[in-house]
Amino acid sequence: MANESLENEGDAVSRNSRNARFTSSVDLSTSLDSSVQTRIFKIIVIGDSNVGKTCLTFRFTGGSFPDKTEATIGVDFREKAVEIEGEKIKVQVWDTAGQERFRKSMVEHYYRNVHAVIFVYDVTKMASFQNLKTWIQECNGHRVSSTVPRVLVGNKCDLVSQIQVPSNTALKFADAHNMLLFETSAKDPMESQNVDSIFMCLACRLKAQKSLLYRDVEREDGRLAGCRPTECGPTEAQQANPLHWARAEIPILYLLRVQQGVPGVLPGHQPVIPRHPHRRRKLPSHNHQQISRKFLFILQTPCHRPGC
Ligand SMILES: Nc1nc2c(ncn2[C@@H]2O[C@H](COP(=O)(O)OP(=O)(O)OP(=O)(O)O)[C@@H](O)[C@H]2O)c(=O)[nH]1
Repeated sequence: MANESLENEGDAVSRNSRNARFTSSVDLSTSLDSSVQTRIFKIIVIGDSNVGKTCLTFRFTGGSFPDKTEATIGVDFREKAVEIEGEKIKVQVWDTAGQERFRKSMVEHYYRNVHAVIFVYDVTKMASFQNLKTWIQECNGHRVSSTVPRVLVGNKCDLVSQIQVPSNTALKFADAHNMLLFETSAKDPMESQNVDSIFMCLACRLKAQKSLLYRDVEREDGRLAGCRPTECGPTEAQQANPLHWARAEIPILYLLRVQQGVPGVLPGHQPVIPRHPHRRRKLPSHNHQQISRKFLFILQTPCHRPGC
């Protein structure tokens, strides 16, 4: 059934000839069938035209900054396989058109069966930040469930002298909308790990969600299901406040705080990275690695959720 609906979507959206890399055989496998080899998560990237949605998705899936981009017409698909705790997951990124004339017939398709949403603004254009409200309204208007994770991305941080949207303003907005904030640059190669972490954060979150489903089904079956620590989903309290996502995302929050120069302290952990200069002064690469190692370490630590 899932395959069928995606094939229909594929027919509709492949009208965008430029860069369309969609294959109808792709399996949108959110099903619980254990025979399915690779699960695919659909992530849409939304925001004003010219904020850098294409470049961000290109950076994540292709590992580079495109020499030249044109306005997206309809949608472009890009895919990347990632491995999280031994499971291969395909992240299918829908790079949507920012210009109204290129998107109006497509909007329904963007939001159908979406697993996560990335809202992008340009840190050098206040208007693109102010327009986020409209994008969020559009998303809500398409009945995207509040459980679908959303993140906010401020792009073009390499243009330091032109920044119009202060980090604090963006952070307040993100908090008010229960979103994580990432400020980054698709252009700056030093920021590439940060771009990856946006998508990896969502992939971790989605993986955790699906694992929760497995566990619930087992419980309904009458079998008392133990769950591996890293498969735990959010507690009720965490669900009530998406900022306190499943534990897999705690490191990302930590990473973000560190990038923003706030001393990062995880519950139950000593701060390992000292207060850092403001993120716009580039993090030295060894710190990136240090953060990534911490990220992996936390993912592997035992779960303290009661009853787990
Ligand atoms: N300096 C800088 N320029 C960027 C960055 N990301 C994108 N750009 C430039 O911004 C322009 C628009 O980038 P796109 O990725 O095509 O923007 P988009 O949001 O996909 O635009 P639409 O397809 O019209 O919705 C291009 O000229 C890019 O080179 C960045 O991080 N830094």
